[in-house]
Amino acid sequence: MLGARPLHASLYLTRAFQGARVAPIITVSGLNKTYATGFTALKNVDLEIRAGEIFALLGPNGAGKTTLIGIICGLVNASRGQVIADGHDIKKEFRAARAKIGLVPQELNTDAFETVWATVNFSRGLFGKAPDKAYLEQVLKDLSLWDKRNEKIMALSGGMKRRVMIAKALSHEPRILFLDEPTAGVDVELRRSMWEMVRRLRENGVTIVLTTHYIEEAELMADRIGVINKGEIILVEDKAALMEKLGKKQLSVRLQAPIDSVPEALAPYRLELSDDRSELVYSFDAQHENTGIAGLMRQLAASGVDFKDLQTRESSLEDIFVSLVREPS
Ligand SMILES: Nc1ncnc2c1ncn2[C@@H]1O[C@H](COP(=O)(O)OP(=O)(O)OP(=O)(O)O)[C@@H](O)[C@H]1O
Repeated sequence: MLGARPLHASLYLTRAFQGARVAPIITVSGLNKTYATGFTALKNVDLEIRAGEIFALLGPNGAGKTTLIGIICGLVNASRGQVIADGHDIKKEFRAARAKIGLVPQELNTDAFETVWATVNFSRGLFGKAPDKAYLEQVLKDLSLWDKRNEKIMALSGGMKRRVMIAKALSHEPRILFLDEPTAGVDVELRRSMWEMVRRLRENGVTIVLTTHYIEEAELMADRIGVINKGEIILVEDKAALMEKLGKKQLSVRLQAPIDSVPEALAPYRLELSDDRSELVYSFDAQHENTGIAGLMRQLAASGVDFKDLQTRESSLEDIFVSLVREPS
């Protein structure tokens, strides 16, 4: 677990800095990527990542998430456009820009025969950083890997290997950490501890960008959410605002006895009758002053429809996501 103690002065920003509305730490403008196959994976992507936030990039398979991260991290060349990371152009000032970024890729890419300590120490050296035993010790302690520092990577469990990948990505004190599907194929317990760890990193001033297929993960973790589909960013929004804006509520009315059809007088409410004919479902906009519920209740009584239970349900981020990326029929 990451402790409350800041890891390193130069890595972790002060809380005061975090709270302020600061300039974006990453600015992506007009990014296009056409692979050698002729396939266009990114189309005019503009995106700003704010310092100190957890940004979740959501999108279906093949949407372009990994391509986008690859370009921001300088691993993939853009066909057109620009990426500025903490003031540095990723193309023109690659080393300076890359030094600000830590990347935890989808696949484990460590040398199985190396020890944990050698792996993170070597990785720090690759970025031209002077050795700093105290810093790396703190990183390993925070990731509960200190006891394993002398173990070879191949002797570690899958979850520990993933944590080594994070330690490696943090070894050069980046200000921005990219996590590409951090919890794919990870069990529930480890997923929870990863979430906890990501939150602590953010508390300590690291900006986090994560891609995920688990919408629940974005719903729980993110400050802001970006949705990418077929190479285009179709939405970037504060999570709370997104759920408020696009979220609908549903009222389920459990009936005393099944009915054959929805009475004519209830037509304006566009109710759905369940397959077992014992439930009516009313969808409404919770933000609207007049939800129509009071009128519906009166009309149900007037139509002689008795009910025994009422239940409301808010749409989840998953409902919103599915509606955003659904193919128009
Ligand atoms: N090297 C490449 N050459 C040609 N096409 C590629 C290459 N890399 C990726 N693509 C294509 O670009 C598209 C975007 O791929 P990308 O890996 O960025 O998507 P993704 O959103 O990360 O998907 P996933 O969620 O499945 O990881 C896909 O259609 C993919 O087949």
